[in-house]
Amino acid sequence: MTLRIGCTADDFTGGTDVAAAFRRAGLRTALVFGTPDDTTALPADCDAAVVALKSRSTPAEEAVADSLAAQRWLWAKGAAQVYFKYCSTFDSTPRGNIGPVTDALMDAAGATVTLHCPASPPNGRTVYQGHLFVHDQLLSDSPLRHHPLTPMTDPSLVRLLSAQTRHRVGLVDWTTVRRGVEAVRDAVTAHQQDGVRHVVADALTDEDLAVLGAAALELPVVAGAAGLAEGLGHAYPATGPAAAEPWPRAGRAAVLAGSCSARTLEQIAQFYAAGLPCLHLDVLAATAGRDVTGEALAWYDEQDPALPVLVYASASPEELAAVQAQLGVAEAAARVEELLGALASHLVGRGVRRLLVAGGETSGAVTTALGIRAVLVGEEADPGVPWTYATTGHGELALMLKSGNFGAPDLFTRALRTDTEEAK
Ligand SMILES: Nc1ncnc2c1ncn2[C@@H]1O[C@H](COP(=O)(O)OP(=O)(O)O)[C@@H](O)[C@H]1O
Ligand SMILES: O=C(O)[C@@H](O)C(=O)COP(=O)(O)O
Repeated sequence: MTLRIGCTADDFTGGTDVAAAFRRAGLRTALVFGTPDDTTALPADCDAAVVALKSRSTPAEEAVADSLAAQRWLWAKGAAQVYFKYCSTFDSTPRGNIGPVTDALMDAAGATVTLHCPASPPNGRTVYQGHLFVHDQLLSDSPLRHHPLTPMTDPSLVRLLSAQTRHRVGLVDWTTVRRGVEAVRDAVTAHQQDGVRHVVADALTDEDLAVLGAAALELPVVAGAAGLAEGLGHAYPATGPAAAEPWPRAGRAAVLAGSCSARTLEQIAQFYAAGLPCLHLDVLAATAGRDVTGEALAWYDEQDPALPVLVYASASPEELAAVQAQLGVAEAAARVEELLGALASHLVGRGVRRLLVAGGETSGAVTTALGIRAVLVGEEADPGVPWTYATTGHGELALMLKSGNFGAPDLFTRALRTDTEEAK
């Protein structure tokens, strides 16, 4: 079987988010971590493959080179169309990678027009008159204006994109989207004839995204967040239901958390309140030379194997600021990622078969430490948070990579329930 659609995602948890969207659309989907090469194989026959890169905050030239390599690999596997997944809050640096990467993918594909829409209605991201909203706030009024790497202070997608490309940017507004697939196609063609290369489309609901997906089916490159990917996925003729990998309910379970996002902190609090074993990693002690990894493993060995455990470095904004003041932001992050990566390898070596990882950067560190290059995407526990299935040196592993702000507060306990608990 050859691929029907390929996708390059600009970070790892964004990759799981968009892979889950393709799967929801009925496509059997694989997720590949890092820039693939000739030796990178798909884990199974698939309709869709997502290459998850780390290209959101890297220099634009690097992001372009990695994305083009991913596109070449996807084409070689048979994908006729390539979707560029970026964040539903359009996270990009002032010098921006979204414009340059989209332009490069289009140039390589010989495309003269593309459609953009970062709307993700299940997560409260909508686009109206080209303005991006996060729930009831404009992007620029939302907490994203304080993002440490990519502060978003302008809600206008047309302006944001215009600053990142030398080509013209246009809008297909919501009234047109409501008129249906033909109306959108005609509007895109009219823009193309006027010399517009990037067409931003409004979308408030999943139905709007289905219209956009159907209208974009023939475009070689399409760009946006998980919502438009699902719309596009639904536009492909069905091949039958995606394989229903069973929700993993057996095997030792652990959560490793390095995300300091508000939602992750709530999920940790809920796990703790459920009376399950939790261990906080002392980053400063590790830096001072204490064997924090050895202590954590000794603690793990004493726990009831029937219960999931949680090991976290995650900290409140005040605690985080104190650690960062002492170590510096980059050094603190590197130490935490090193600790959690090493712990992941030891825990899988000690028999963990269900591993939930909280945080985008943290997920990158853990998959790298485990040497996992590709996974098959399974059922979602929450929107954008699927189980995935990997083969490691220690056998099969069910792996869940969670973006910091994704998942309900009870995600950790719910996702790691066993068969016995489920039966109660
Ligand atoms: N206690 C801590 N002190 C300093 N940095 C930390 C601490 N805990 C986590 N971090 C760092 O914070 C960053 C969180 O980012 P990430 O894993 O991408 O989560 P999110 O998806 O919430 O953004 C990581 O680089 C992690 O190493
Ligand atoms: O589109 C989205 O919102 C997510 O898939 C995403 O990319 C979130 O970014 P992180 O919170 O940095 O993982």
